[in-house]
Amino acid sequence: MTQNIPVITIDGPSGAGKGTISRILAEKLGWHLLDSGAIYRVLALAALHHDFDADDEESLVALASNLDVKFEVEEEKSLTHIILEGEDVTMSIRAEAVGNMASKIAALPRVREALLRRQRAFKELPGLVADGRDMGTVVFKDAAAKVYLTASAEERARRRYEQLLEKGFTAKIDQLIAEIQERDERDTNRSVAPLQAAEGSLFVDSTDLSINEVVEQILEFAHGKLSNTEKVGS
Ligand SMILES: Nc1ncnc2c1ncn2[C@@H]1O[C@H](COP(=O)(O)OP(=O)(O)O)[C@@H](O)[C@H]1O
Ligand SMILES: Nc1ccn([C@@H]2O[C@H](COP(=O)(O)OP(=O)(O)O)[C@@H](O)[C@H]2O)c(=O)n1
Repeated sequence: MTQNIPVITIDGPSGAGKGTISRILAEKLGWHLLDSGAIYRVLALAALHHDFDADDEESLVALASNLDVKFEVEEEKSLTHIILEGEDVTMSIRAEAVGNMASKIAALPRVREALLRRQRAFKELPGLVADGRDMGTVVFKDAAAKVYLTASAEERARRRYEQLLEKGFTAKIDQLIAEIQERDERDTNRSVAPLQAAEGSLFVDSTDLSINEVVEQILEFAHGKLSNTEKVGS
């Protein structure tokens, strides 16, 4: 008999706070964390290194199937190092150019297919918090608790702006708003695994909420969903 491994999925658009909230939830619960966007970003960075075009599906599928990427968790600092072909790319994959390339190649059905198994391998005991665009709709369809996290485009651009400056990148707010809207459009309208709220998901608009308020709402929801089978940490 396969053991029931609980999964909480957090899907939503860029800058909604998925990564931040998922990390806090995983820490509080002592569960594993899947940052699926990081996998698309690593693939995008590798594609940029190889000079592949964003529509060269053949080459990108081959690259995705053989992607040499490792996630190394630094326990004490609760930081995950992302290693691509032996090189630490934790910071460089966060550049907006890499995010934009990721969004383009993520629209290719066979690229998504090639990354499915790699993502599902993160589902391990005692549980998984999975952050992305299609975690609740495609990758972990049977997840016990599904969340759709969003915020206004302006607020998401503002958050991204501050985050980029903090990481030492330069950014322009107007350009970020335009890029976020373009990325929303592409992620929402692609033919395969478009960004949408999974059936039965908790809808959270974090525009006027603090990080703590978002975490509390989701924990309460997850607790209700999982209480019959699992004890969710407090
Ligand atoms: N209420 C909030 N919920 C989540 N993140 C927030 C909130 N307010 C501000 N932030 C900040 O927004 C930034 C973007 O969050 P991030 O987790 O990278 O988003 P995503 O993974 O959805 O792109 C982070 O620096 C985070 O600290
Ligand atoms: N599960 C996922 C995760 C990311 N992606 C794509 O990868 C891009 C980068 O993902 P990300 O989560 O790192 O992006 P941000 O929300 O941090 O900007 C997104 O714009 C999506 O197009 C996806 O298609 N499916």
